[in-house]
Amino acid sequence: MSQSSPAPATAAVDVVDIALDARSYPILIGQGESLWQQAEVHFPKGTSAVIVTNTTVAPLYLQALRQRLERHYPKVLEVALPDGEQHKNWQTLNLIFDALLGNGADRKAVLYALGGGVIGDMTGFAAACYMRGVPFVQVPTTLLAQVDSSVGGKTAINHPLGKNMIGAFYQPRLVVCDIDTLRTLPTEQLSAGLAEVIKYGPIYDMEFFAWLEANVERLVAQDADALRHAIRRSCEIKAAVVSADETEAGLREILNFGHTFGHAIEAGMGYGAWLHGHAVAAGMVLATRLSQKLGHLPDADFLARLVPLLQKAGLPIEAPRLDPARNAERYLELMRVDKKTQGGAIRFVLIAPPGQAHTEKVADAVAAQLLDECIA
Ligand SMILES: NC(=O)c1ccc[n+]([C@@H]2O[C@H](COP(=O)([O-])OP(=O)(O)OC[C@H]3O[C@@H](n4cnc5c(N)ncnc54)[C@H](O)[C@@H]3O)[C@@H](O)[C@H]2O)c1
Ligand SMILES: O=C(O)C(=O)C[C@@H](O)[C@H](O)[C@H](O)COP(=O)(O)O
Ligand SMILES: [Zn+2]
Repeated sequence: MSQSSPAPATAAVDVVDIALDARSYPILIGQGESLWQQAEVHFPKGTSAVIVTNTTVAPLYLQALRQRLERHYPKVLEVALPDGEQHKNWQTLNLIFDALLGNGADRKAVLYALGGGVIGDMTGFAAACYMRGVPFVQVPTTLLAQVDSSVGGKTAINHPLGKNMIGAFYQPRLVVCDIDTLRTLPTEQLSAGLAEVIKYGPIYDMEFFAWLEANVERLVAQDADALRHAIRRSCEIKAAVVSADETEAGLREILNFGHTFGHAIEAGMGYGAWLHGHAVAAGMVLATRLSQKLGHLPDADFLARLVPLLQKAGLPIEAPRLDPARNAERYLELMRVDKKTQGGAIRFVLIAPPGQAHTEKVADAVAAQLLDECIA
């Protein structure tokens, strides 16, 4: 969706389908005219399109999207939210509702989420709630959003006491991953996206993990072919998992690998202090060590592969102290509100063997000991 130099109209578009009966939808991955011409076929009909974006993404890509949507909808509205994880909350969500109601958006309005995971999660939640549900489309512009957050229908805002605590499962009608948008992405944000890409290896596909080991330098250098392969394979894996277990009754929990620790880091450090992908990277190292501690990974081979891959991707491998005096207790406090917790018992996604994951209750004392051993 470059506003300056579009790719040729003939470039191929990859299509990954999410299969959820009447709520099935395509994920389109590509660039330039060919991508957008194919996307337009799937635009939901409506009386207006409402582009929800933020103040960083708007100057980059809003105009181009607006021009496309004007060909399809009688009215195109826009709302640019403040940028950052610290704004993923009720007040900012209300700005979307203010814009919808203030501009007379009706039940046939279609919301377009243009931005990273924060915009996608909030727009999706707003779409789920507005007039009890209006259609929405994901136009993810970060790597993290293209490989993970735009797919699968988890929508939410944060609460000071816990990450993504208020939300809904609500599927988009279409996901359009325009890889041209990644050209303007800051390096640390590209790394954050790579954390979620790397996650798919140990939970589902170690062949893909080996491909990542061989190609991480190309990914960091923003090689378009490598990025496209990583995005496509990530979406295929996420689509397979979500299609089998939309509302996380079981299998979908594997997508939470590294997140029990990671979400505690994000909330404990203050939202926005640690990028989500960075917190997940440090969390995956802890979850792998926990898998070892519990005897699921008898040798240290996998950790010896994971750590250098994360480092080459520009990701942190060490978790921060959340409290100078009672660090493990603070982690446990924050992790206890995790959505996988059952009857007060914290449940972690563990690896056994690499390429397969499961969720398991872990005694507080064991988790605390691990945190004491691993965090300086
Ligand atoms: N719903 C899900 O399944 C799911 C999955 C993973 C993560 N998430 C959520 O996603 C969020 C993280 O998403 P994120 O990493 O995309 O962060 P983000 O949305 O904060 O975007 C990162 C930064 O990049 C900027 N940006 C976006 N696109 C850009 C572009 N093309 N060029 C330049 N700058 C650009 C944004 O303005 C922001 O400053 C977290 O809130 C996390 O909880 C949700
Ligand atoms: O789609 C999922 O399911 C995931 O768990 C993907 C995660 O990467 C994502 O961060 C998700 O928002 C975490 O879910 P939560 O239910 O723990 O908030
Ligand atoms: Zn995540």
